[in-house]
Amino acid sequence: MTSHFLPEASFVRPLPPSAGLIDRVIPGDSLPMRRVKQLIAAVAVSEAPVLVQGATGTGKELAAEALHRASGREGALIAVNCAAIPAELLESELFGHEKGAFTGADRQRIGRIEMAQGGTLFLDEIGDMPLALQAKLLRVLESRRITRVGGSSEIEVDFRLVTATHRDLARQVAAGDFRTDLYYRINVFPLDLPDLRERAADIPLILNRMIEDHLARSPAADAPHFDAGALRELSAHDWPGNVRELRNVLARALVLFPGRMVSARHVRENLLQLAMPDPESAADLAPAAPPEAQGLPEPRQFQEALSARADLDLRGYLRDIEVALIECALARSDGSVTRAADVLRLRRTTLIEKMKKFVILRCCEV
Ligand SMILES: Nc1ncnc2c1ncn2[C@@H]1O[C@H](COP(=O)(O)OP(=O)(O)OP(=O)(O)O)[C@@H](O)[C@H]1O
Repeated sequence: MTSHFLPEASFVRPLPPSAGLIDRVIPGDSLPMRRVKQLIAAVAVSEAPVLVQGATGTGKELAAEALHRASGREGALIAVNCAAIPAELLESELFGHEKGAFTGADRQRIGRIEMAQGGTLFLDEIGDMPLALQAKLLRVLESRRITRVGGSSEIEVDFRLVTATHRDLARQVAAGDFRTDLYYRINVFPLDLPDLRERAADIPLILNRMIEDHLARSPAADAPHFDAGALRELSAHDWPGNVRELRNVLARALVLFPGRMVSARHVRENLLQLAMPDPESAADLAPAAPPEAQGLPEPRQFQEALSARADLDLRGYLRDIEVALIECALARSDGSVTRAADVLRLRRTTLIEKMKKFVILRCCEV
């Protein structure tokens, strides 16, 4: 695994024992993320409500999961996205309801707050909660009791509250869209997640983790390999969609470059923007400067180069060589598939099939 040592990191205190657990949930070793993880470890064991703030896709839900796991609370982590549930349904979703409480309530239903008993209630997009419900939530936080919709008895509840928003809650308070008293109740411990561009050093680690997760789910999958240039290109990107955008980039790479080496150009042309070249159209194949004529390595030279290696992914390696040679032949042929096929002594249709299979692009770095 690549190490991303940052000299400033030495100013950060060592992480407590829950750090390993938090690391498993949130990959990232950059200074801003180490600070975030330190805060999570410190606050997790307390009862303090935590307000996670950060732009969309920065991993607020992941932070809530890390907080819950590190808290050691035995109950479940129950997440509710206040923006995704229509306002009129949100109350019964949170508080539950008794049979006959309203039309369609044909049986009693336990709400999410009760489900979080002994665990953590994660209210995502709390800034989208209607004002009337904000008042009810405030009462629950003060009394630690709830009443199901249509019910008369109070039920004691014990949960840890974690909230999140991508909005500026202080501004919402000033505009009268969010209750001041609730704001102070939930904002006991603010946790600000940095944008991905501020922790670009974490990108290789995050990508690795995402690829590992993917391979764990689909062991037969062929993962792409990002070379150093590709990682540099990813680090230089602005990432307006943060880690969610990075996840999308990887999803594209899994489709376009299975088992292949991904270069800086692939990142620029095919991953950060989705350009699918038409391998049959010579016009789509921009001419590239022909490479210097040079001999190919003899099989003996491969033997020497590989003798010191413990193992080798033969299929992946041969595929990379095949792709490199096809790209090179195309460049030498000014993008003409017919001429490139001649150079490679392949049938034109065979070459086109290979270009489709490997998503070979219109120009190459030779
Ligand atoms: N550090 C990370 N490592 C790996 N994956 C991550 C990381 N942070 C976020 N993700 C992934 O990115 C996606 C977005 O994360 P999450 O849903 O937690 O973001 P969010 O800040 O809650 O977004 P939104 O505000 O849009 O709800 C998820 O698929 C999540 O698993």
